[in-house]
Amino acid sequence: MKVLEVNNLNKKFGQKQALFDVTFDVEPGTILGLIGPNGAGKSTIMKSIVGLIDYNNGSIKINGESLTKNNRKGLKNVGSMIESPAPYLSLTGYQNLKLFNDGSTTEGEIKEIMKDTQIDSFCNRKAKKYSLGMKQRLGIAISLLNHPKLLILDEPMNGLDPQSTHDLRDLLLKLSKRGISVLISSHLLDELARIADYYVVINHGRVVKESDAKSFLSSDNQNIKFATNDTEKAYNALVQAGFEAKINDKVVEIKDDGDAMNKALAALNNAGLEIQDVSKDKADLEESLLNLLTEDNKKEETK
Ligand SMILES: Nc1ncnc2c1ncn2[C@@H]1O[C@H](COP(=O)(O)OP(=O)(O)OP(=O)(O)O)[C@@H](O)[C@H]1O
Repeated sequence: MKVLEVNNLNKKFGQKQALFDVTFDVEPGTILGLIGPNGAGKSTIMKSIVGLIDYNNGSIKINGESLTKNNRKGLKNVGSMIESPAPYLSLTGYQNLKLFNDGSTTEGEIKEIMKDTQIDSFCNRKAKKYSLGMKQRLGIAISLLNHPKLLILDEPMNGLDPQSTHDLRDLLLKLSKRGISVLISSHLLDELARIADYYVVINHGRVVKESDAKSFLSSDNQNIKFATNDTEKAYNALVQAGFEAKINDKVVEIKDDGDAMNKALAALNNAGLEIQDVSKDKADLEESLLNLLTEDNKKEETK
């Protein structure tokens, strides 16, 4: 059974429609990265799933259980940290954990959560003395209480130093191996790329792409790079051959559309250029996302 099913979700804030027929699902034990520019609708989706806001149309099912105004049962399977974590500041980290425990988490499990999120060294201090990163880690610890099947984390890496970011990444991978699913948004796309199994890309409140991580970064997003004895001439030859070329540090780059290599090599050879090096590099997540958003925004403009 899918742990989360979002179907044709629509949300309006007053006259403004923030979500249009958003549909996607999450399989058990997988990490789904929700990505898109500021204001795209990521937080609105997450808030709808955890019942923080009511949606207008569509449906949300958590572990097969419909989430409606009158039925919140599915939420017992969800741990979340949306926007900023909200621990009680006048309580210690440990007291917060005890408070948010619905009784199903044993003392031993709380200790394990504190260890996993590395809050044990400061969990007896009041949360008001915590840095943003410490609060963030406490927020994640709270989300792990009560045996969630699905974690919903909105920008959980905000405020974390590189070591804590690395540790959080390892923790999420460990949890997903244990069968826990994660729906995560982050502006740190490099970090996300290391853990996500799937991506859902949101732009202007719509899903513009849903893809497994491997094919999202697949060949049509790959760059081919040519180093030659005359960069300018190589650039002109490739542009004339119909490529959208760009010069990057004395190397000319084109996108691989499948048969670009042969066509480009022929163009460079015909121009009498000496090819010193050819390499293909995988576009990173950030570049793939930017390309996708540029295409989608162009489509919007021509509508
Ligand atoms: N409470 C609200 N009242 C009115 N409009 C809202 C409200 N919350 C969000 N919006 C609008 O809905 C749209 C989606 O916002 P949302 O916060 O979901 O985007 P986001 O993708 O999470 O962006 P960011 O990456 O900046 O957090 C935006 O246009 C935003 O201005």
